[in-house]
Amino acid sequence: MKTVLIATKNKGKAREFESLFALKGYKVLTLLDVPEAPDVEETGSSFEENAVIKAETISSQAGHFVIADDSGLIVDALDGRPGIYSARYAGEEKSDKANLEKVLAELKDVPEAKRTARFYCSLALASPNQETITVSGSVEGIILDEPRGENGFGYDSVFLVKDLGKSMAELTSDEKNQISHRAQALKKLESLLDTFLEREKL
Ligand SMILES: O=c1nc[nH]c2c1ncn2[C@H]1C[C@H](O)[C@@H](COP(=O)(O)OP(=O)(O)OP(=O)(O)O)O1
Ligand SMILES: [Mg+2]
Repeated sequence: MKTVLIATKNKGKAREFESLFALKGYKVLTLLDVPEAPDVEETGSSFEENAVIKAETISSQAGHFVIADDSGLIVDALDGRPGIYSARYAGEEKSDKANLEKVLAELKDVPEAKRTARFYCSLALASPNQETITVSGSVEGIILDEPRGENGFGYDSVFLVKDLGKSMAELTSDEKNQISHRAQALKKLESLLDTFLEREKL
């Protein structure tokens, strides 16, 4: 079976990539399967830069093509925060619960009409042999005033998907994988991936 290595240590992302790639007949490996993999420092100033840093660092170590995902929540009333700092918004220990509580506290007095937000995902595809490719996807929503739903990860329970009237955590994984920022970015990567993998053989 064809295998793809995703440079992530996030369990929620890993699960989603497993389902998304299963449809295309790929087995997914992540850095959770490589316990000795070092943390890559996200020193970039955009999602794209951080996705490229993660993908290029791990692909040069692995000697193999790699996909990395840098993603997060952009809240308009917070001037775009937490943005690229989404994972470490409430501190370096990276707690999903502390992060979403911090966002809710900051939006405490903000009315619904001004609670617009989006999830954004940048994917980078890198290999020691080729130029890195990036694609992105996003999904629009509104930040709820309290969590709703049990599925998903990260900020899903406080993100009301604009077109569905449900929080991202109220969607099944299949439903989320049809509309999410990650799914949309991956759709754009799909056709490029085939060409990229053909070139890897040259
Ligand atoms: O679909 C999503 N549903 C809810 N929350 C999400 C989603 N997608 C990203 N997020 C949040 C989680 C984390 O707070 C941050 C990603 O940060 P990001 O650096 O890309 O990932 P990470 O550090 O957790 O793992 P890694 O860098 O190893 O891929 O945005
Ligand atoms: Mg990270």
